[in-house]
Amino acid sequence: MEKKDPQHQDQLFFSDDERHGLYKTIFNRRDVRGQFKPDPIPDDVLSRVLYAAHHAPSVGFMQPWNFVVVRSQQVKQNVHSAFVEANDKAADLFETEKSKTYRSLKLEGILESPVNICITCDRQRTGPNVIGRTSMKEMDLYSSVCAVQNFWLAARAEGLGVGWVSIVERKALKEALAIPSDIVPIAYLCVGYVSHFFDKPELETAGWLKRTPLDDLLYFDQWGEQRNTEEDTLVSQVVDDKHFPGEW
Ligand SMILES: Cc1cc2c(cc1C)N(C[C@H](O)[C@H](O)[C@H](O)COP(=O)(O)O)c1[nH]c(=O)[nH]c(=O)c1N2
Repeated sequence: MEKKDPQHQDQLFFSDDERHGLYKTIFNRRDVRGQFKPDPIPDDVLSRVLYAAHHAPSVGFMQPWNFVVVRSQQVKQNVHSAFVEANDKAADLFETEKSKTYRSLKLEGILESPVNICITCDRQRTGPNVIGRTSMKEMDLYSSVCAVQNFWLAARAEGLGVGWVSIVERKALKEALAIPSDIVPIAYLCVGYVSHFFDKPELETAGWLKRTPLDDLLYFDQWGEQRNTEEDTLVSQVVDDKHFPGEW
């Protein structure tokens, strides 16, 4: 019989406190635009968060990302100008009532946050053939998005706010950061300590959209096949858990 390693169970399962910590991080993460404080981010903190991003899964382990750490006020100013230009155009795309709300929203914290970070994707990083990217070519882009999410969650666990700014033309962003033509900018993130984190998405509070009930999004075996609480115990569990993590 295989000898039981006493540490084995600990490696398989996290303790209740550890699990709580993870869910707390996930459910308390917010997109931050307006509550940044200028306080510098210590190198050891930012280094840990960058390591978390670097340990994201990636297709064929290609690790297609780079992290452009932007601290220069001039570079931030250039990105901000690109945002202002794109944001003006964006507001016109929504019908009159929504356009008014749109213009009242704060959608970036580029200048107020002490550090901005651009996470990129080098689509050629490990050559043309990558394990897992042979059929669906966009998997490398998704890998860099995984790095973004790791970054966002680790930052939250460190008490740092992160705001993703995507209202900027790709060309303008690449110019501002001198990103070569074959590198794709995936996310431009504003990062810093904050005065507070909101408990709900700002767009929800502003009445833009509500969170969709999870059970509306569940299909079984085939696209569009929904089940109700009587038909499937998972559906009733999901409905019961609608306040998760709540007091869990
Ligand atoms: C790919 C992508 C791109 C953007 C965003 C997110 C993601 C995933 N979000 C943040 C977005 O509005 C926010 O995540 C949702 O409103 C949900 O809120 P919480 O992130 O839960 O606070 C975002 N927010 C913003 O103010 N300006 C922006 O340009 C963007 N762009």
